[in-house]
Amino acid sequence: MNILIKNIRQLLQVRDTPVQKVSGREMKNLPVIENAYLYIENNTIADYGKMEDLPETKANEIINAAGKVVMPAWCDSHTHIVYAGNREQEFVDRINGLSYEEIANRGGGILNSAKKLEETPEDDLYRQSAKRLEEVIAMGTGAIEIKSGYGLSTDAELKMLRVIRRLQTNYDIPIKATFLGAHAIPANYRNDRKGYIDLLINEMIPAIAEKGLAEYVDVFCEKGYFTTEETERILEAGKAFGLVPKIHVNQFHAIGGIQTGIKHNALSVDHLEVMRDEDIEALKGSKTMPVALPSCSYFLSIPYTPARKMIDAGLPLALATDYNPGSTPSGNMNFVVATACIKMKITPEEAINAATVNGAYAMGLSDTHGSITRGKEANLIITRDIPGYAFLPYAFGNNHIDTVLIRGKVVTP
Ligand SMILES: N=CN[C@@H](CCC(=O)O)C(=O)O
Ligand SMILES: [Zn+2]
Repeated sequence: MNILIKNIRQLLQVRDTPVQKVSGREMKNLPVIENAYLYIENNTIADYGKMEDLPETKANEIINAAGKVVMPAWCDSHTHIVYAGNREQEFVDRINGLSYEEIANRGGGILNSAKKLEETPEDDLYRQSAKRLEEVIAMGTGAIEIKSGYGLSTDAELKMLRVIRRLQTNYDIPIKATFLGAHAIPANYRNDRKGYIDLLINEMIPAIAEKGLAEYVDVFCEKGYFTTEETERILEAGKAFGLVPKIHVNQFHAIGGIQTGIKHNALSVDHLEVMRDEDIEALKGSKTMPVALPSCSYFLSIPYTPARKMIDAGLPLALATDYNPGSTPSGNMNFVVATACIKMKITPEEAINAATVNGAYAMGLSDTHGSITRGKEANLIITRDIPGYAFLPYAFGNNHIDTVLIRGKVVTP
């Protein structure tokens, strides 16, 4: 199937020469073609340019995008969408004054989700997760990472990762699987944290690697969860089995997790709500992508990642949802981009770069996704009629998406 999209008001993120990521001042540059066409051959972007240069094509279908913006689909590099049920009650408890930490200390939080997941049959877990995946695709997500971490036993972690594998098989968007067995110490190991870490290292990681169920290894490096020393042990074990680190750090406390991640060549360090100057310094010149999760800050009323300061210091930045039942029950990348502009004071150009090309980098997908480049997969958003791309974060909370294409196929009604 060949599709011609014509009369595009603005074609965004056009990179003839693909870039791996954009950093610092480069993030202000969002390459745009006004009054453009885009030609898709089979699943990939074959050609694009200005309407006045439109060549003859063999299109089977023509989409008239007059007044609309066309751009690469969002690249959401941090989610936990495989989970069972919800944590509505904790939401109400927080409104009534309990903190996220207090709820976790009472056996709520991650352990609450682990209990629900254990009780949920695998097919049911798959159905719940597939529904979330379809919802986020309809909101413009065209590449996604999904973590385990609500299992906290070998069987339940494998169950989560098998669900991710089924999603990979049944859906056309790239899905990257991350093993997050080190999300919390489960209740049955409360008095034996070393025992749980040994289980992660000696049983879970080898089993997962043997079945090829994950590409990345993650740890929640945070006070009350895993120390930097424990994080190092787990990352080393994962690396020995070919898993690449991608870790949760600096959500509530800065305990040196960023330095640990960089030392182990983490592909990304995610959350970063609490950043010291030395953490920003450590990231300079590294290959590790800092990832901000503004919907989490919004939902938990915790600080926002100091994105402005980080970009001004020359760092790259990616934006992701963190979609999960506890800290961010939302997978809407449009809201993430708007919130980053509004609360973190980054420009629409910076936010769109962070949510496309840099998000792709944080999933190892820079060569195939995240920009309008010949040969890349045609995972695209076509907006409704809007005055220009800055309208997307400006008119926040409204749905501006008309059509989503995945591998050149229209997936929205
Ligand atoms: N911070 C750690 N993990 C998730 C939240 C987990 C939960 O509350 O279920 C996060 O990224 O925000
Ligand atoms: Zn997370």
